[in-house]
Amino acid sequence: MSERLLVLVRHGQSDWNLKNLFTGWKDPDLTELGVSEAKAAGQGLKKLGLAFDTAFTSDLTRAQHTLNLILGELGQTGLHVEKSQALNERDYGDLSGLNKDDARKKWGEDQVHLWRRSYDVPPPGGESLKDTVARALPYYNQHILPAVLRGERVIVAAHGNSLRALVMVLDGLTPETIPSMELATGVPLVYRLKADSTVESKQVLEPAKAEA
Ligand SMILES: O=C(O)[C@@H](CO)OP(=O)(O)O
Repeated sequence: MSERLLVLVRHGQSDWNLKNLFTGWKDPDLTELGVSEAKAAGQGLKKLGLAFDTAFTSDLTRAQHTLNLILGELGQTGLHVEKSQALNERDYGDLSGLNKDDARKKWGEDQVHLWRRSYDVPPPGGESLKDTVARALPYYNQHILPAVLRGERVIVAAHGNSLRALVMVLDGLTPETIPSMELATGVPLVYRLKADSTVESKQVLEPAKAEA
């Protein structure tokens, strides 16, 4: 029987996460901490005895770098990787590059929280989570899910909000419950799916210290 393995992992800490800047489609790389988070994720997956047949990531450096580091830990650097803009972070529009605390001072906590975590309130000039679902979910349904259902062991390295879009569907969250769902950097979510594409099991892989 196929194990129908799907691992979702948010990139490790980026330079702009560290600087507390809205990032969206901007393209900073990982910090040193982000690199060690990604390596620790790979080591955690290896400890579980997992390996992959297919990998997906976004068009952005921080997710691709995270995936490469994970595959390096698994000894799978030659794995074919599908990159798509559909898995990019939500576009933060005019907020991109602004400091999140400065934005709270300017527009207020509540407004900034709505932009960051509500389902359908887009930041000015950018995408809401609903908009992100509208481009990430079709990609999932057309490319990622068929691979999982064919029996390929799949890893997806992407972003806080593009993965929240997928987790919303997998976990059956609603516009009311999604705002409190946060994804930590570099923490793999290990799903096993049923043949009907619903979730059989989900394991959140606790962070382990990276070995040098
Ligand atoms: O800035 C971003 O692109 C994202 C992820 O880091 O931030 P937020 O937590 O506000 O969705």
